[in-house]
Amino acid sequence: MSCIDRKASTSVPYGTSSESPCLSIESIVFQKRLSSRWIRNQRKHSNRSEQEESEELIEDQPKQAQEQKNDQDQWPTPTPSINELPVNLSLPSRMRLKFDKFYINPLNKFYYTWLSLFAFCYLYNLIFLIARSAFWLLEEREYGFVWQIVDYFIVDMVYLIDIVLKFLTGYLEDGLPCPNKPKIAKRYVQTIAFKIDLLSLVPTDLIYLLIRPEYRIKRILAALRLNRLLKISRYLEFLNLTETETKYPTAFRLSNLILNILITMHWNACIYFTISSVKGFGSDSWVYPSLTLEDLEHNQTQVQNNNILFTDDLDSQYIYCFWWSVQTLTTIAEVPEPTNSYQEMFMSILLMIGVVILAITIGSAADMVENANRQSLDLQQKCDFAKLFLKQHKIYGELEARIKNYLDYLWIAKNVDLDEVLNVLPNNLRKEIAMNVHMDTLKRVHVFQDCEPGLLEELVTKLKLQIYSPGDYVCRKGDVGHEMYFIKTGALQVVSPDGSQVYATLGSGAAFGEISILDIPGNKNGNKRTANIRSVGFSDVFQLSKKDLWEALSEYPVAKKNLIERGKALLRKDKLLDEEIAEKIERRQKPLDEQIELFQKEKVQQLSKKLDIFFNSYNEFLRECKANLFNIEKHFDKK
Ligand SMILES: Nc1nc2c(ncn2[C@@H]2O[C@@H]3COP(=O)(O)O[C@H]3[C@H]2O)c(=O)[nH]1
Repeated sequence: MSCIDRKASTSVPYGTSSESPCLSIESIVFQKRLSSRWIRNQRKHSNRSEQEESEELIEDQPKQAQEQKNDQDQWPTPTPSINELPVNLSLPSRMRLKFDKFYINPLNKFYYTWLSLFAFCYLYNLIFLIARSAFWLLEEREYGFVWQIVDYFIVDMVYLIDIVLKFLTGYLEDGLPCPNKPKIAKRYVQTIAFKIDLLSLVPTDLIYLLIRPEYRIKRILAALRLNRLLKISRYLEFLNLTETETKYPTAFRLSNLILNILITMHWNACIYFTISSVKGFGSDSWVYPSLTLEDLEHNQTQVQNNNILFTDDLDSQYIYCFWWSVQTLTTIAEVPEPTNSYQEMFMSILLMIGVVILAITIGSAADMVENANRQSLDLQQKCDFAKLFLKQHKIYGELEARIKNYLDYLWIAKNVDLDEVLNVLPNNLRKEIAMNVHMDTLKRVHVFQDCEPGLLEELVTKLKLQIYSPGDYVCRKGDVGHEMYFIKTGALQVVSPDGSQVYATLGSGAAFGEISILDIPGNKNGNKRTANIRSVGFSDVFQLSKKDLWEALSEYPVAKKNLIERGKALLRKDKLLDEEIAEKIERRQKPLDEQIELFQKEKVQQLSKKLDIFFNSYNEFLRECKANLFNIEKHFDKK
């Protein structure tokens, strides 16, 4: 008989069954907010009539949506101000508070924004310094002075401010934020990064002034600034952080790989052009060619430079060099034969780099594809998965930031066994995720609306989402029940065994499947399903196992009673409840002192009944005696 069609359904587990040992302040505030909602909710629903109660089964979705909207209107969710937070904050909250006051928190948004600005400047240096050193036409353009303005007033300023900010950027000491400014400064000064930061800011441009004016070529100025590229570690830090921040890590990695390859090719093109200019354009078949006489006739923009007749414009120069660079580095086309041993050496190195680039590109691309498919192998994959999860379930704002912070921390620490993805998050965060994702649905479940608020928090981490396709049977009459269900979205029908008759339609927020798992006293069907439930279209249904439900209900007797009463009402309606047995079993299930009290009450009732009967018959007897006596007296009086 049992033919629950589970093949088409997908199981997505969320949350955890374990209790959170300590909740962060955010979660405490969240729970408080939740409790107050529930108190209001209880008041709101306490006036509901019996009839409304029985109408629960046939759900009216638009009405529900309206109710939900009203709820949202009624209860805006304010975020607690920092002053409201008590002393026993969670570590991340404390860190944020302490850092925010006087220091830059490496986990907050400002730090990342600053890193982005720095990375932008670094990329500018990486691309344009070498290009300006090689292609002098770039430096000697009409608005060539703009380069110097950007160099000195923007890029160098950013480099300088970055050093200042590093003196204010906090770090964790023994897992706690270090509040000691001199200590932070001392620590930074002692690092190699500090020396590199200083070296990268040495004004090597001043050497230009030492060159005799007649030998001063502007492109040397750009070449002298190449020490700005020493600060690569900061740029890499930005890339690492972006990788953990972004919602599309795979796309980011791919674009970063492409950018790196392009930059390598760009540098190669610049070096090729520099070598060609030193060797003399067109001096052999390998170097950058000079123009033919025919070309010269057509070209008006001739520039005399270093006694070499050179006639191409900047675009043609760069495009040819880049094309040459792509050819050599990708080794996919024929490249000009080197004509001397220096060129052979250069070409050998280039070809080797080309092979490495090719291997890295193919390897990385394969890795990325593999990573995207196997999300559970290492931290990187797990972080990706966690982010995907946040995005899919629209978890934004503070909770999202906290989870990302946590993942960032893991990323920095890099010493964690990354076997479990969301399991990597602490219980309270997982619980909050589950609440964030499932709470709305649970709050709409009518059977729980008058229950203790804590029950939902207990249940929320134990739900598993099942997706049913149109026509799928969630359960069939006669099957043994192992779990109950809450409808998240979609509609399900209570149908006759052959599916031809529809008895009721259950909509979003309805619960079902509780009868067979609650051991309802007097249930003639025992632990077997009492109805067939079929999905109308696609339905998202939360599944709660019998064990988890019983564990939760053990702490919440009111909810248990509600569920049992609801089940009994359905059983009574279907004539599947044996009232006598139900009463007997219920009595037996009561605690001993209650049973004794009940027994005593019953005995007293029985005795008082007997006493009543006795007194009644005694009174009757007395009345008869009196009547007889009266008659006898009357008789004797007459005589
Ligand atoms: N018996 C019965 N069950 C119903 C009805 N409407 C919804 N249900 C649900 O259908 C479920 C089928 O599995 P269970 O018997 O465990 O619990 C049942 C009820 O929760 C109804 O009218 N009668």
